Amino acid sequence: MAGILQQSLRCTLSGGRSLFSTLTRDATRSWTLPGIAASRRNASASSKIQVEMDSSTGIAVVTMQSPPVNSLSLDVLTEFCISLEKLEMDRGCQGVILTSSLPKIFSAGLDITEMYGKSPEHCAEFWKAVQELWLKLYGSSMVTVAAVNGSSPAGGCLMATSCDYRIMADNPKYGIGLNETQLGIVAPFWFRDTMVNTVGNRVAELSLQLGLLYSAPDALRVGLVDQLVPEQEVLRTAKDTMAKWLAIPDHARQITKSMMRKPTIDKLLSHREADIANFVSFITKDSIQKSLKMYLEGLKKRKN
Ligand SMILES: CCCCCCC/C=C/C(=O)SCCNC(=O)CCNC(=O)[C@H](O)C(C)(C)COP(=O)(O)OP(=O)(O)OC[C@H]1O[C@@H](n2cnc3c(N)ncnc32)[C@H](O)[C@@H]1OP(=O)(O)O
Repeated sequence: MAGILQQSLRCTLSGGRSLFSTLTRDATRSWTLPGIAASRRNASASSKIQVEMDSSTGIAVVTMQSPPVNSLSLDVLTEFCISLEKLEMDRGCQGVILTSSLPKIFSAGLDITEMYGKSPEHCAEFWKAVQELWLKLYGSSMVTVAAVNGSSPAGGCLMATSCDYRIMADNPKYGIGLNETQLGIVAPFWFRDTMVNTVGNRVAELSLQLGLLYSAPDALRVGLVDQLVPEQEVLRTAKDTMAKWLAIPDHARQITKSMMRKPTIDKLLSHREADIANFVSFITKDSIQKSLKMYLEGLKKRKN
């Protein structure tokens, strides 16, 4: 424990605020990244992540705005990562609220089309970006609150559970959970660890084996979310909650967060390459590609 604390202190005191990053902060105050990821990758120039920084409160609202379902494509992941990195390095930003601009959907999770029919190289690049976002969000030294204003399966649930606190819209039609087994795929160890750290081992095992998507009331019951409020109050409640968290002495809170999360983060950091290789070999298997194809077709059929 003493070792963890010492490491946390060094991490916190070294200037870079992320619990895993060694980045140092600069004085930039630019909050929107219109098309940065997109222009890098020569794709559409519209921004999929909107960042609104209120310098009077130190709170940034990060809004996913990637219709139709906020699926986490390589572009979205890249832009999200850059935005978080900039906020992490801004001394004026103390807390991040993560939400969605889409009615009824927080995030549909990883973009399945990035994992279906793609080359091993593409799959490796995609998975690296998924790892990177989780490391940045789970390892953020800022206070992070998820304002879950719609359904949040799989990777969407991972994003929410990577935050410090979850407020969900009180609507039984919205589902949240790690439903990977329903797609015939397996959530990796760091998805599992994030779930275990949130709801405990027994609920996590049931959730993961059965690929359970919990309705909002059930998610509250098992501790997957911390609070339910009427939909129109989700963001305001997140801001009120953030203000309470920011009233805690920041240094003590950051060290405590690091103490709780660092072992989980370190596990992925020390197995990153193996995790990528494992993902690529798994996802490119014919049987898994077949499962993804059937799942995608099922999604499309549901509409008709
Ligand atoms: C070692 C190996 C490790 C492997 C680990 C892999 C870990 C994977 C994690 C993941 O996150 S996988 C993704 C899991 N996500 C889901 O299962 C959600 C699927 N989507 C839905 O349930 C619904 O779409 C929704 C989110 C509840 C929204 O429903 P709604 O009725 O509003 O919209 P739809 O008509 O269903 O969808 C619109 C449009 O979007 C496409 N789409 C939906 N989800 C995804 C997605 N995750 N990726 C890509 N595309 C998605 C859907 O097919 C529709 O497309 P079109 O028919 O309009 O072309």
